[in-house]
Amino acid sequence: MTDGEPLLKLERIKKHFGAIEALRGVDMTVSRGEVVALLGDNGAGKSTLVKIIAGTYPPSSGRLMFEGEERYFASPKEAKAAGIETVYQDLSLCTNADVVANFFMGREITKRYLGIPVLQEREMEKVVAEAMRNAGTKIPSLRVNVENLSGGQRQAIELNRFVHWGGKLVVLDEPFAALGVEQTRRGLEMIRRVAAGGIGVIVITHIMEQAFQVADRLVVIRQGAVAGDLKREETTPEKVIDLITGGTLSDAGTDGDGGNSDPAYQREKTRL
Ligand SMILES: Nc1ncnc2c1ncn2[C@@H]1O[C@H](COP(=O)(O)OP(=O)(O)OP(=O)(O)O)[C@@H](O)[C@H]1O
Repeated sequence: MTDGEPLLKLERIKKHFGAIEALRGVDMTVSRGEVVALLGDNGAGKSTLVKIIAGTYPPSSGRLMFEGEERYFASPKEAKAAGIETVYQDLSLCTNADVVANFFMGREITKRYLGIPVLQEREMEKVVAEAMRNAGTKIPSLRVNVENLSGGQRQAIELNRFVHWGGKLVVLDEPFAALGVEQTRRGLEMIRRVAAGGIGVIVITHIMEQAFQVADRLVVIRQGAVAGDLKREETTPEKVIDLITGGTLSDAGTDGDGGNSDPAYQREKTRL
């Protein structure tokens, strides 16, 4: 990978589900250290796009370049091996295991005694404690089962685990849907910190305010195509809503919606 080359580059990605054309030729990039917010109305194609990036679905056509090379991920496992992972709150942690066990899941440190592998619990605990400390994450005990932790803490564990094991691009799907105000604030901070370490981040969110707080760039998907790809400092929530709803808000200024009654617009407006 050469300097200035995006970490991820999608070229003309299409996806059909039978007769449904979920993606109609998407071009998109994510650079190292960049946070890209992916926005769009329900059914626009956001989930389909990130599932292609993370190896859940193959694209029907188009190219996926990762670190300068054309790649094809046949499964999430293959994408993960390349350094791409989706963090779904709750879904990828084992709730009846403790923080240390979750952090090491499948990568445990063992030593052989009389030919039998024995878990090196203290050593593993030290590694996790250090990773949490470096990330500024406070968990009361690393030996508590994950089911007893808050949504924000679980998310922090997942992100720290991703960073620790050399992740390069992380996809966060509605990361704050179930979080309170304070946890969301910490989550947004954590995303910025993860990106500052050189990781590429894609955040799917319906909440415009969060997109503007955390993202360097906002990509709007509408009806399976990119309707806008905008630097945060060069756009406004009103313009982004306009793109989400298909330019039906051409009179949407900062001081009003011009009486727009489009349900999609009204829905987005209430999220601001
Ligand atoms: N497995 C599937 N089989 C058939 N159609 C699908 C499948 N997955 C998605 N679609 C269709 O593709 C289109 C895009 O859906 P997608 O879930 O990617 O949208 P989205 O932007 O993530 O929406 P939401 O915000 O509601 O999650 C929709 O028309 C959806 O019904």
